[in-house]
Amino acid sequence: MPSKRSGPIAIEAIDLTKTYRSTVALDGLSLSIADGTVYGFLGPNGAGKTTTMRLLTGLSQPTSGRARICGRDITNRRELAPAVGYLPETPPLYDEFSAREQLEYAADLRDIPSETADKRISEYLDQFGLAGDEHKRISAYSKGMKQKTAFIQSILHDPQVLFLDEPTSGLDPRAARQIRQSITDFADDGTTVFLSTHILPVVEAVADEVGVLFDGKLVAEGSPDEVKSRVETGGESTLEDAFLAVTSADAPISNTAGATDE
Ligand SMILES: Nc1ncnc2c1ncn2[C@@H]1O[C@H](COP(=O)(O)OP(=O)(O)OP(=O)(O)O)[C@@H](O)[C@H]1O
Repeated sequence: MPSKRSGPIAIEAIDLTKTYRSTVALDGLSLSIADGTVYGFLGPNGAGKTTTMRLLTGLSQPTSGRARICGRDITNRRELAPAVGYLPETPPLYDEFSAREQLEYAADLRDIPSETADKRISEYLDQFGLAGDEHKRISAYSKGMKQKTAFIQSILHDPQVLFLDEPTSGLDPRAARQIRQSITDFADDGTTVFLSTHILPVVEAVADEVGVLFDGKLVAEGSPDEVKSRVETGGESTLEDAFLAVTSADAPISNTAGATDE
């Protein structure tokens, strides 16, 4: 059973808030996530997950509050960039490039020495079954091939913290399993993985900790078992039961967030 990790903090957020005109997209989020944790970040559509990931990767600035990734302030993008990898829901790929060109371009932007980049690109293309298609234009790729290319792009610089938004979207079962395995392998090597997905079995399979966001607020947090145990179903509850319970309109927010059984 995955357990809560301790040790150096990879992701620390204090009262992080983001407002768009009259919309409060994120409302006082505080997080403390230890190195090497796989953190499953859940929440209904519009809860503020993408907003959170854009803030924590320095792509957007908070309205108030602060956060650090491996001790680096999120408002200092130059310092932050080498430490983080981000796979957004709609990955930035150039249709006219091949996968290899795309990855070489990304490596260049990250200042990865070309010999190291060539070696890593070849290994990852091979590992994810793209080697035979590496010179085809991305415009001719399937959704899954694009997703795999974007995933490699997010890990190419060996980030300390990896933010993944629906990484298994569009993947066949074999490829999805490969990504899940990569996530646990990265965490075993000390990488922290912040994983946002609506696919709850993926979270149950890989997450050490789970946070549930609802209306911009963290309404539940703990190990998957801890979060599940807060729901009374009369039988064994699932993460889906817990998710539905804590994200219903009449859920008692203060009873769940940050509570522990310790
Ligand atoms: N650029 C923006 N301008 C205005 N409002 C925005 C902007 N980005 C997000 N929002 C609003 O902020 C709220 C949170 O959106 P966000 O995209 O973070 O949710 P999400 O949890 O990622 O949702 P989903 O699961 O559907 O991807 C929503 O109400 C959304 O409409």
